[in-house]
Parts: sequence; structure tokens; C-alpha cells
Amino acid sequence: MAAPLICPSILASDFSKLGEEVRALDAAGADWIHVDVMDGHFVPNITLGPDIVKAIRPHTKLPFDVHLMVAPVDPWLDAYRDAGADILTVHPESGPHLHRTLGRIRQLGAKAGVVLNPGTPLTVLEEVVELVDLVLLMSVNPGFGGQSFIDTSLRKIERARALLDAAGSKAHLQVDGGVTSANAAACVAAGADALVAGSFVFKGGPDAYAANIAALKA
Ligand SMILES: O=C(CO)[C@@H](O)[C@H](O)COP(=O)(O)O
Repeated sequence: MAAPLICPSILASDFSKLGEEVRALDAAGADWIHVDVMDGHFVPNITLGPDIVKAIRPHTKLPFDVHLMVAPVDPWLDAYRDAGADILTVHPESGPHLHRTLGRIRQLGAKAGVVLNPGTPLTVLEEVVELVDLVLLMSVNPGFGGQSFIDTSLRKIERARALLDAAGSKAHLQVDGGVTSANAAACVAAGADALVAGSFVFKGGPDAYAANIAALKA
């Protein structure tokens, strides 16, 4: 089983020193930096605007994987791409034309991701599979870090893997929410190749980041 990409969510970082945190994650072996953007409307929390993404961009060359929990999302695609996002991931519920939104993300030169909440059926993916570079399965309801992994997500990962393989898609299959060393291997065995983790990576402070990332890869 190949080691998964580890994508720490900076939602769990110390916001008073974001640049430093991103540098520490880079040094600790993170593969991507996962940026959770929340608008206080699509989800009940507000986080990082494009100016903040732009401010931390010079602190690492790692890909910025930006999860947009924003509705409507279309007006924000250009701003986050300009701020330095490499991957823009959107919810089918955050606009009326998912197909158009994914096409626009690729037109901007970014990788396009689609994210499914625990209650969102996989079938939506069938209609856009050729337009996505990343499928993100939420294993918690989005809005907050520190929640518990929803166990039925494992079966959904398996079904998503089967769907991607059947379509001949090379898209990454990423899982997010309550990911720890206790469930990471099961996610990968089910077919995930990228794991987002917030609380687990950041616990113990910067000196522990490398060990925490290694524990998720192991
Ligand atoms: O998008 C979200 C929450 O909405 C996630 O990225 C969480 O931030 C992951 O945090 P942990 O569950 O790993 O603490």
C-alpha cells in the first residue's frame, strides 16, 4: 500500500503565526497545505479570506489545496487562484452549475476538486468525473475541526474508489475530518490516497508535527 499524501489543515494551526506554521509543516514532511475556507453561510464558521492565503503563499512551495466552503462559490474562484491556490475544491451545493464551475477552475490553470458531504450521494460524481483532479470525501460535517470520524465513510471511500477506477480516472481520492493514526490505514485500504488532518497533525506543537505526519503515513 503506497503511503498517502498528507495534507495538514491549517484550520488547526496558530492563526497568530500562520507563515511560521506553514514553514513548520513543510519542514515536517507535509505534502500539501490544506486551506479550509468558510463563509459563515454555507457552514457555520468563518475562516480565511484570499488576502490571508496570499500572505502565507511565499512561506512554502508546497501545493495549496483550498477547500471552498462558500456559497455562491463562483465569484471567489479567481480571487483564491490569484492568491496562490493550486487546487480549488468545491461543493456541488455551492452553485447551480457544478460542471461549469469545475471547467472554470481548470480554465484558471488550477486543479479542480469536488467535495461531498457525508449526506451528499456519490452519484453526483458520475456526471463530472472527467472534469475532476481530486475528489474529497468529508468524513465529518464541515464547519469545525476536532470532530469524530464518521465510520460509514469507509464504505463511501470504497465506493468512490470503485467509481473512479471504473471511469479510468486518475483523480486523487482525499478524506477529511477526524482523521488520526487510528483510522488512516483503513482510509487508505478503502482506496484513499490523500488524507487531510487538522487536530492530529497539530497536537503537541511544532516539535511533534513530523512525528504526527509520519504516523499518518505509516
Ligand atoms: O474541513 C474541515 C472541517 O470543516 C476539516 O479540514 C477539518 O479542519 C479537519 O480537522 P480535524 O477533524 O482533522 O481536526
